[in-house]
Amino acid sequence: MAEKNSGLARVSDLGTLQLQPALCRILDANLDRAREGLRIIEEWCRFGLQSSPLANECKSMRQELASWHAPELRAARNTPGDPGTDLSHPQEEERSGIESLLQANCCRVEEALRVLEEYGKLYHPDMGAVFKQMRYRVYTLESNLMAYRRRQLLDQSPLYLVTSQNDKLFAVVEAALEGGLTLVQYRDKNTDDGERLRNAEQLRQICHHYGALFIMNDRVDLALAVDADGVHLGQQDMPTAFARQLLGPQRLIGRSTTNPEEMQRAIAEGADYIGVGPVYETPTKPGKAPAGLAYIRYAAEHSSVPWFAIGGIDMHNLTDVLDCGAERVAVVRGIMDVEQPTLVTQYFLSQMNRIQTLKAVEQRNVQSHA
Ligand SMILES: Cc1ncc(COP(=O)(O)OP(=O)(O)O)c(N)n1
Ligand SMILES: Cc1nc(C(=O)O)sc1CCOP(=O)(O)O
Ligand SMILES: [Mg+2]
Repeated sequence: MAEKNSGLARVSDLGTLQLQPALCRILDANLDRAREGLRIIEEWCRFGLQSSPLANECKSMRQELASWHAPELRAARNTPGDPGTDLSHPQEEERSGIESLLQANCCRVEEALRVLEEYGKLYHPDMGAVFKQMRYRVYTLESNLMAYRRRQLLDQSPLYLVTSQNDKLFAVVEAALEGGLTLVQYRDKNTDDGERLRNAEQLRQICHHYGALFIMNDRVDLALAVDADGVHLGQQDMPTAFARQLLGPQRLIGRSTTNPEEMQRAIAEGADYIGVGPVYETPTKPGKAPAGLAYIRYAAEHSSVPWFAIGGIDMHNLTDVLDCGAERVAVVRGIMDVEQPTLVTQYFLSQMNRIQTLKAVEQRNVQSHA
């Protein structure tokens, strides 16, 4: 630490000795703030995402911060005399879910590192550059964290609700989320952009409050505007490469497919998931010829990304679709038009869990006899 502390002399050389205790307090407070924020993020990486690389990245930055936390910085601490300890912002008290908790803490760490970068230049010749570099590491961490979380949640979502115009849009979506739904797409073909933006913003907030993913149908611009988790694109919509350029690597892109060629192309172009359908003819998509159960069997054999069977699926034909190998389904009327969306969501999820458990047991039996 002696080497790092040598910069202290520079402060007095500049004739700013009276600043020194304040400078030490600023550095002390922000070294603490950055470490605390990283620790909060690290806990989620470790216990929530179970990602060793992300947890280790947090830990390595915490250790580097600790190496700068010299005794004279700690000694300058004056908590009872600090007017900032009573100050808090209402947003500090509010966390709408894990997403906002992680974002708030990344922001907190980035701010603290910016302070260390600027004030650190008065303390040690290397400190500015070190903390600038660390701030960029945190930006990358934040981006990887969001990408990881979104893909993991997508992977763990067996049921996808695609909305339709409905007087009780928010109430129905919330009821389904109450039933355990973790993936929602806002699909609205008739409303003007102003109302669509307001609806999307509110749905994103509701979904994130329940820890669910929120996807925007068709529109990359609106997805970005409301900070959606991703966008769903059809065959007539924007090419994946353009969407990826606009959305970045951390947001999800879904693509509808109706046949094996479309599936292979969507996967090759980098879709994070695909829609597979329509399984049955459906009034929600009038005039679109059903791809049928044969295409579901094909997807079960060939898709290397998560895929959702869609089109005319309800509680009565669900098991037929699952029997063909589907592990995920997407529905519109099956939840939007029912009397008890919470119960129906629970039914869908329990059926899908049941089939998954049976499949896992069967696979274990096959392996143990092999
Ligand atoms: C999960 C999912 N799969 C397919 C679609 C259909 O998308 P698209 O072909 O673009 O048709 P519209 O939904 O835009 O009418 C989807 N929305 N979601
Ligand atoms: C929006 C949509 N896309 C489809 C596709 O096959 O790409 S089928 C579909 C409508 C699904 O509605 P419901 O669950 O009410 O039948
Ligand atoms: Mg579309």
